[in-house]
Amino acid sequence: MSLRVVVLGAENVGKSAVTVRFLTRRFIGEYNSNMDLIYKSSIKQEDYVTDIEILDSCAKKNTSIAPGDSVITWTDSFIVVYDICVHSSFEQAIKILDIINKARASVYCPALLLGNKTDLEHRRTVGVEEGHQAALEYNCQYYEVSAADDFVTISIAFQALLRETKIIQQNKPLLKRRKSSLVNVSKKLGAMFGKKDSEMDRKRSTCDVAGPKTIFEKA
Ligand SMILES: Nc1nc2c(ncn2[C@@H]2O[C@H](COP(=O)(O)OP(=O)(O)OP(=O)(O)O)[C@@H](O)[C@H]2O)c(=O)[nH]1
Repeated sequence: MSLRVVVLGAENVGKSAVTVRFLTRRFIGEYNSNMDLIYKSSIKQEDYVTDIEILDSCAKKNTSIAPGDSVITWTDSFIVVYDICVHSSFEQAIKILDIINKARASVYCPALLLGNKTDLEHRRTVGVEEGHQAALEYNCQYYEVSAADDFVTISIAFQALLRETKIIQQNKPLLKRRKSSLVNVSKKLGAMFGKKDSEMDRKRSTCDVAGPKTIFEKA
């Protein structure tokens, strides 16, 4: 059984950058991908090898940055990324955490709030205390990182989330894991983010054709 994580957040906050940094230790400046990608890998924790699947959602392609019902059903945990230089991306992160909190009222899922781009400190508009406050309010882990400059903190943050996810999974062995396709975005969540139903319907049909693609597999 692999642990599943979905990475969410506004456009250009660095979702792909932090994911690839964690998996490969490298920072790749530009990503051309216009689709959701699933990275499969395995990590060593406390002498055990754990398989992981990370869904890197693409904000440019998706009708809503909020997780759809099917993503919530698929994943075991959430990473919500914002850019410390763009306050609106923090506000969007809060909305996502709010949706996650409501969704996990019935089935608890660990979550991690990541403030990215700390190398651009001179352009910061989101205070560290704002991040801490949100983490307290939404009961999630919180780190500030720089995908560009720093592998270590990103690794610590991902590992902490994966450790918590594993403990949660081990403690609910009788709960059947729910699996489904990854493409549906609910009208309700779309409405919360200001999308009209008709627009959602049109875009959803596009999403249904092209589901997420697995691009990286490491045994
Ligand atoms: N300075 C700096 N730039 C970063 C950092 N992380 C990502 N970037 C840049 O931010 C831009 C967006 O990064 P992506 O990883 O593509 O962001 P994303 O959130 O996956 O983007 P979407 O495709 O919109 O979902 C790119 O130009 C990256 O080089 C960082 O830590 N510091």
